[in-house]
Order: sequence, then C-alpha cells, then structure tokens
Amino acid sequence: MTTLIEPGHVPAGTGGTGVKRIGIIGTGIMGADHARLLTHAVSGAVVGGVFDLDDERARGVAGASGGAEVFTDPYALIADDAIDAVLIASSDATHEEYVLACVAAGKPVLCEKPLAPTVDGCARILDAETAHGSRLITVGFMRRFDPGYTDLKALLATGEIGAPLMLHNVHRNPAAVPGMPSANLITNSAVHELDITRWLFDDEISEVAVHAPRSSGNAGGTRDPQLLVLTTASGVLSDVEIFVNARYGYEVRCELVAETGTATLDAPPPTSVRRSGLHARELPADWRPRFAEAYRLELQDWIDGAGQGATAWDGFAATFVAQACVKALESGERYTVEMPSTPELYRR
Ligand SMILES: NC(=O)c1ccc[n+]([C@@H]2O[C@H](COP(=O)([O-])OP(=O)(O)OC[C@H]3O[C@@H](n4cnc5c(N)ncnc54)[C@H](O)[C@@H]3O)[C@@H](O)[C@H]2O)c1
Ligand SMILES: O[C@H]1[C@H](O)[C@@H](O)[C@H](O)[C@@H](O)[C@H]1O
Repeated sequence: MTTLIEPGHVPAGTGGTGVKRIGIIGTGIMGADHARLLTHAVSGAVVGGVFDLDDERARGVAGASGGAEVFTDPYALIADDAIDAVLIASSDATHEEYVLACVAAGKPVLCEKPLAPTVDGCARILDAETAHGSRLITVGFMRRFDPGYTDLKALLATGEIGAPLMLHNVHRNPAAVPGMPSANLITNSAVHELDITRWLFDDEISEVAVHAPRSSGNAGGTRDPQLLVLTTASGVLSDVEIFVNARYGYEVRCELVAETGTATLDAPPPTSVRRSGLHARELPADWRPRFAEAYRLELQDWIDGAGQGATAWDGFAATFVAQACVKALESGERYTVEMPSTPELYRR
C-alpha cells in the first residue's frame, strides 16, 4: 500500500532498501531509453516491471534492465505492491487510461507528454487527482531540466538583460509518418514550446494564431511546417516554427529577446570538423542525444521526490493551449485562450 505523497513524489521503495521499483508501460523508443537511464544513469531506482502491447519489445527492455518482470496485463503492473511507481511511455492516446488507473491505485506516475492529447482527457485526469487530494502525477516535459533552458530562466531572474519581450523558437524533426494529422505537429511536438513558454515566463498564454506556408513536398499531405504565434498575458510574444519533415536532422533552439540584451539557446556538440571547404557540426537524428541530460535530470528529480517536474495542471494547460492552436490552424483565425483558474492542489 502506498502512503500519501506530495508533490508527484515516488515513495520509499519496498523491502527497506530505499531503491524504488519502477514499472514501465510502453517500451518503444522512449520507454527503452528511460529504462536504460533508470538502470545505468539514475540512482535509487531499478526497473521492476514492464508492459507493452508488443511483447517482444517488452522482453527486450526487461532483459536490458537486468531481468525486470514482463507483465501481460498493464493494470496488474499498476496494482502490483512490488511496483512503487509507474512510468508511462506508450502512445499519446493511451496515456489517460493508464494515468487514471495509477491515480485510482494511489501510485505516483511519470507520464510522457502530452498528459493526454485532448482537453477532455486532461480534465478527467485533473478531476481524478484533485479528488484523490494529493499530487501523484508528473508530466514528462523534460525541457524544464535541460541545462540550456534552465540557464535562460536563471538569466531572466538576474534581470541582467531586462524584461523579456520575445522568444523565437525553432523545433525541427527530420521526418514524420507520411500523412500524419496536421494537428499532431501542435499536440505532440510544439506542445513542448507551449510548456516552455509558460514555464520560462511564469505566465499564461492568452492568445494564439497559427500560420502555415505551402507545405513541404516531403510532408505527405500534412500541413508542415507551421508557425505558431503565442502571446502571454503580460504581453511577451513567443513564436514557434515547427517543422517535422526538415530532413537534415533534429534541432531545437531559441533566442530570447529582452529589453537590454538577448540570449541564444543552441546545443551544438562540442566538436566541430573542418574539411573539404566545410566547417561542420554533427546534428543528432532525434531528441535522445539532444536532451539526454534533461531526461536524466528529470528522472533523477522524480526518483528523489524533488518535485521540480511539470504537474498534471501543467499538462492540462499545455493541451488547453494546443487545442486553441489547432482551432487557429484549422480556421486561420486568432483565438483568445481563457485558461480556467488553477485548482487549489496546484497553487502550492
Ligand atoms: N519527452 C520527449 O521528448 C518525448 C520524445 C519522444 C516521445 N515522447 C512521448 O513518449 C511516448 C512514446 O513515444 P515513442 O517515441 O517511444 O513511441 P514508440 O512508438 O516508439 O513507442 C510506443 C510504444 O507504446 C506501445 N503501445 C501502444 N499502445 C499501447 C498500449 N495501449 N499499452 C501499452 N503499450 C502500448 C507500442 O507498442 C510501442 O512499443 C509518446 O507519448 C510520445 O509523445 C516524448
Ligand atoms: O514526440 C517527440 C518528442 O516529444 C520530441 O521531444 C519532439 O522534439 C518531437 O517533435 C516529438 O515528435
């Protein structure tokens, strides 16, 4: 039986060892990567159990994690007393049912972003957690732990470059599934920038517009790229270029413009190569190398119960803004975002 935990903390492990046994649901790219980090790079945790609809994947990750139990029923994993906390890394649309089951079992859960792809789904999760009465849910907005973004936030707090005015974000993936719904660029990818904008400025997004040029010939009918223009309640403008078929590599960067200075977040690898008339740096193929340290810090924070991760409210808020952006994309109009007031549970 799990004791009351606050906020989103993983409880002390069973057996008095202090080591927490984590159950992972979804052992694809992210589930496997989190399992690797929990096993080799995070202290105080082991992978205790895994479940995936694809049994072979689950077995592979269990083997690589030192022989974790392979469950055939995800709800049995959640209910198992030997599992102290659950990490959900299955596909977006499945998050809600698993998070709700974790809350019903009183079990801490780290859910990959988005908390749920729809506002209704996020609202049902908020209702369940607020009825439970304490925070169990952490959402995997790992950029909050990325050293580049935390430097930007610390710099703003010093006042050295004055008050923020604009944030220009670039978010590019090499390739997406052909014909992917255009809304996914917002709900699955740009949702990171929606969260980072709220977190960096400690401000709500109050208005959104989305522009799309002609789509790339590589996008298979998806509206790609897109340009989101977000305005915060205090009047900061955050624009997001999201381009998921950029082909050349994975890249996330931004420039913060403030009243007396600017700051650029780039994450070039430390080594550059000069040859054949080129001066080049390699770009990663996906998010794992780019945000490796952020994932490690996010997991360590969760295991330690330090509570710096995004809450279910942050997950709700990001999806709430994402939904307004989807409407803006579809209609070509601007939308005012009327965020509901923050429930008491998340005001502390
Ligand atoms: N924070 C980040 O930077 C980041 C990066 C990539 C993906 N993600 C998120 O992580 C999640 C997983 O993404 P991925 O890239 O690993 O995808 P993936 O397709 O590689 O893996 C998803 C896995 O979930 C399994 N699955 C599907 N439905 C399931 C169900 N009902 N129950 C259990 N397992 C199920 C699939 O078999 C697959 O193995 C997604 O929600 C995605 O948005 C987050
Ligand atoms: O699911 C992934 C993940 O969230 C990455 O962090 C993001 O950069 C990608 O665009 C998205 O497709």
